[in-house]
Amino acid sequence: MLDDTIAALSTGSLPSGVAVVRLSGPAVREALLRIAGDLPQERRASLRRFRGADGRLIDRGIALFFAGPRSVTGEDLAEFHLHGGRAVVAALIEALTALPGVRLAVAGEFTRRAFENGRIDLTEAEGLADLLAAETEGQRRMAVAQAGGALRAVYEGWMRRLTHARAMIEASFDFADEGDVSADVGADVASDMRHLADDMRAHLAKAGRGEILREGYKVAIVGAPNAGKSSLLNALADREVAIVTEVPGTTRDVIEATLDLGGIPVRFSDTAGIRETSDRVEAIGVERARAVMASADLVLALVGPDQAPGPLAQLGELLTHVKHPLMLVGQDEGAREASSPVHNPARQILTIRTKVDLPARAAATITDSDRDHRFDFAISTRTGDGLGALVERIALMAGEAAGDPDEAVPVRVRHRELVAEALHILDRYLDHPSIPAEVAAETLRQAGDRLGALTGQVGVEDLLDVIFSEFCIGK
Ligand SMILES: Nc1nc2c(c(=O)[nH]1)N(C=O)[C@@H](CNc1ccc(C(=O)N[C@@H](CCC(=O)O)C(=O)O)cc1)CN2
Ligand SMILES: Nc1nc2c(ncn2[C@@H]2O[C@H](COP(=O)(O)OP(=O)(O)OP(=O)(O)O)[C@@H](O)[C@H]2O)c(=O)[nH]1
Ligand SMILES: [Mg+2]
Repeated sequence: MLDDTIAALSTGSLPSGVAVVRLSGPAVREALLRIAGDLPQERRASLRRFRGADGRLIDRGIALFFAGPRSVTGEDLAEFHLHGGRAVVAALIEALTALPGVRLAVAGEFTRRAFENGRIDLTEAEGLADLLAAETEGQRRMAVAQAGGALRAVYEGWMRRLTHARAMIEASFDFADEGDVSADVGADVASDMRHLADDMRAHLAKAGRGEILREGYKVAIVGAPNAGKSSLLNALADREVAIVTEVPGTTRDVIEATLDLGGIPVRFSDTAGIRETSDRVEAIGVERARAVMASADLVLALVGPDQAPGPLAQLGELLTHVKHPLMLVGQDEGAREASSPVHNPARQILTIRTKVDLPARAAATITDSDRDHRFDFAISTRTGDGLGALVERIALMAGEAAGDPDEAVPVRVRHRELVAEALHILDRYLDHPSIPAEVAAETLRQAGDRLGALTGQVGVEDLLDVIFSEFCIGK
């Protein structure tokens, strides 16, 4: 596969001012000779006439030659910077792929070669994917640090400590008669491994932050029908994302809008008003509303002027104290267990009185405790009252949940799971101080393997296709 030379447009959609076509692999020098007329000086922008097989001019552009291994992919690499017209790019790609051994690249293939050639590890490749996908400043900062090796440094540091510990144990059992680790070595190693386990635990404790920054801070907008949920979403997004009518039960599907709040992507989900309903479609919407609520980082519980906050106060209680937070709308326990989505333990809730431009009208069901309910916010989407303060608070909460984007934390579920596995194995060693030296060394090797899977050194073949297919063609 690395024998092939791969070609692709590496810049965005055409037409564009300038387009960059990259070529990587063993046929690069030959291709430059044929198409640019000579082999340009390494790493110097050189103006050339690009010609097709028939000698006809394709375009005049800049050619760049990077001799392997000093290139992004680690192999010979050429760049053709040409005018960004569709036919111009098509003609060049046609001319390149007509050359022997040259074919179109698949998505992520340039980056995959950089990985296969040891230029980058798997966490750096993931960082690059995130850098290309970054839409907010926080996401960019986290991704550029990871692409530059911030996570790799952490995991390789841990691997070195494990390897060192193993070497100490193995050296001691090579020379000891009884095959036990000598007391001194055992104590030193165990103490360092205890520190390592603490470092891993501290790292894992920050896992949610990286995931929030990468995937967005999730805010569920919930409440009874007609509370003003869709109006709030539209006001936040500053466009008509969701349908708003005076008819209770208007929204059935989950409708999303993402806002960049202080560099953190905040994903708002408008949901169906929660009520008992015999309408099949609406019932599905209510079920989805519950699912969104259960996995949200923050729940905005909306109450209209003619609605009772009672059930929402109850909702707050349930969300903060009960393991299964979906008791609010009476439902069969077993059925709920089965369909219950992932419960987010860090979830927070804000209660919001809506439509404050209207006078409060006592609902029939209103009780004294309802009247005493203190809302976190009071808003009107009609006048804009309270919206600024609400957004400010949400931005603050999202910022706290996402943490410092420059800190190396687990960013993907994959990182969290593999670190947790490594830690679990390490704990097995720490919990059994008197295990035979061979077993101790083997246990530490297994922990190291989990970290090796993180950086891509160990058994991740099946994973590679998944990770590299995240990229676009040309990267
Ligand atoms: N035109 C262009 N711009 C680009 C890229 C590219 O491929 N082409 N990049 C694509 O991602 C990024 C830059 N990344 C790069 C990373 C390493 C090397 C490189 O030649 N590395 C060699 C030499 C290092 C040196 O001498 O300083 C090496 O690592 O050995 C080039 C680009 C962003 N801008
Ligand atoms: N006066 C006033 N009316 C509002 C305000 N917000 C929403 N409304 C009105 O209240 C009605 C219901 O608003 P929606 O945003 O559709 O309510 P919802 O909670 O999404 O309702 P469902 O989707 O049915 O659950 C509409 O007629 C809105 O125009 C407000 O701040 N002031
Ligand atoms: Mg609605």
